Amino acid sequence: MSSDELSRLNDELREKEREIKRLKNLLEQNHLSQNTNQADPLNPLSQRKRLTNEEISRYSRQLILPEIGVQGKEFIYNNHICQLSISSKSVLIVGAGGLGCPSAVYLAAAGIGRLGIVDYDEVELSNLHRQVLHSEAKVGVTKSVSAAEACRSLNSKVEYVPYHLQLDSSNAIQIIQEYDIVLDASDNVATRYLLNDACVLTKKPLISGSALRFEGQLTVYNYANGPCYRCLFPKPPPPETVTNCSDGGVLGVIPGIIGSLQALEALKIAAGQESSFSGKLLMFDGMEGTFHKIKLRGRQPMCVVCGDNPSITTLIDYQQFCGARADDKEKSLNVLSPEDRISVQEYRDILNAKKRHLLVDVRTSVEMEICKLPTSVHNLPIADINKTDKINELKEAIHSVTSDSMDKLPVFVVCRRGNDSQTAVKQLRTCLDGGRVEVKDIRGGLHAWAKSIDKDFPTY
Ligand SMILES: Nc1ncnc2c1ncn2[C@@H]1O[C@H](COP(=O)(O)OP(=O)(O)OP(=O)(O)O)[C@@H](O)[C@H]1O
Ligand SMILES: [Zn+2]
Repeated sequence: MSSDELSRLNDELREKEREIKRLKNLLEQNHLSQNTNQADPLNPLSQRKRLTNEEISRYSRQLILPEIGVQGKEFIYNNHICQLSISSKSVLIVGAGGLGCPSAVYLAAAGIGRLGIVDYDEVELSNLHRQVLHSEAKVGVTKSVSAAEACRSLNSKVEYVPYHLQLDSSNAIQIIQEYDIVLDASDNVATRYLLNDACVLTKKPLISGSALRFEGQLTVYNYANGPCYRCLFPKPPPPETVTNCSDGGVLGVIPGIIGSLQALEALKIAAGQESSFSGKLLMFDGMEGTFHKIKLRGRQPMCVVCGDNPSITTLIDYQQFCGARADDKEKSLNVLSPEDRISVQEYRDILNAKKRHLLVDVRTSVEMEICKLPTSVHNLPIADINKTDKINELKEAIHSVTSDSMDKLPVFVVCRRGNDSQTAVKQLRTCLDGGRVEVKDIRGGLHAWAKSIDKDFPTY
């Protein structure tokens, strides 16, 4: 067989594999959504009086725990109080990502009655290092379905309700009111406020987790007369001060630990026990190997949502309130005029024609190690853009390229996605000599380069 024929067959195979994945996805979604039309109310969970022999065997190692047996408050049936209360409770997990995967798997394994899993996104390869319920075969599959399916293969006795949607003001109350406990495993501030207000309005405990880099945090809001998120943070942080995993990075095991702790709190609450984190914040530093638990201020009578005279009695527009989107999809900044930017195709042509220029990469040095364009790259991280010594280094680099030439030196600025590079162009124009250099942004950055010019160029 000729190499052309082989490559044609390989292409065909890949195309068929994609189609199979798409069909599987559709089938799974259909299968898991049976009787769970998102608009229809869910059937109440049955209040079980005893466990089957199979359940006694499956849950035996947690059934024999005397602490839970003695202190369980709600159900007192033989010595199975904990398990029966757990299996009669429902938990809604918002986000099937780094926190949602470990929490879902432990809640499913422990035999929670019903597990709702909300996520609008699909599985990506870059999720797999921490979103451990998903697998290579699930790349491209909706996360809520993938997570529910993985949990189902672990414990088919649990009822799973995947919601492939973005939780927002139009649907949050309707969905949340069907559950006993809510877990915030999302990754953005707008969703945090939405969940907080919806949980206060529907009187549900909210187990909130977060993880970034080597650190994680955990607390429980709106439970046992403790504070809500707004009691502590009445105002959202300025959007530019918020970093997510996609920009800041995270070691997978950190959300693994925090997500597991969220599941533990959910099980304690489901079993009618107290939570260890109402009005308390757990701070975990994975690098130092330390856990600190600090006391938070209590519920605020003046709180606008859980206070004595609340002004928020229905959900609001949280994206507007936070000045930030409720997802972490690539945001495209557009602060330069078209003539101040060039496309990746234009830059490729400049390279091919070997035109004199300087390429400035404004990513961090760690990112530079992952990948970079090989052409005369000068590294000036965006965080250093105002530092005099760094600007002087750039001026020297410009000088070494311009030498005696009278023409203006084209300086092109690149970053990962084409946002920081625009900010950098604006800044550099204020401190470089406009008579000697012409600074422009490469539109869409290295992502655009990988997409349109070099399919072998890595993206991260
Ligand atoms: N309002 C929302 N409704 C539904 N799902 C949400 C909402 N907000 C966030 N999520 C989901 O929460 C999950 C959070 O997961 P995680 O923090 O691990 O980030 P990610 O978006 O998957 O990864 P990365 O930032 O690396 O691309 C994501 O899967 C995201 O789609
Ligand atoms: Zn409050």
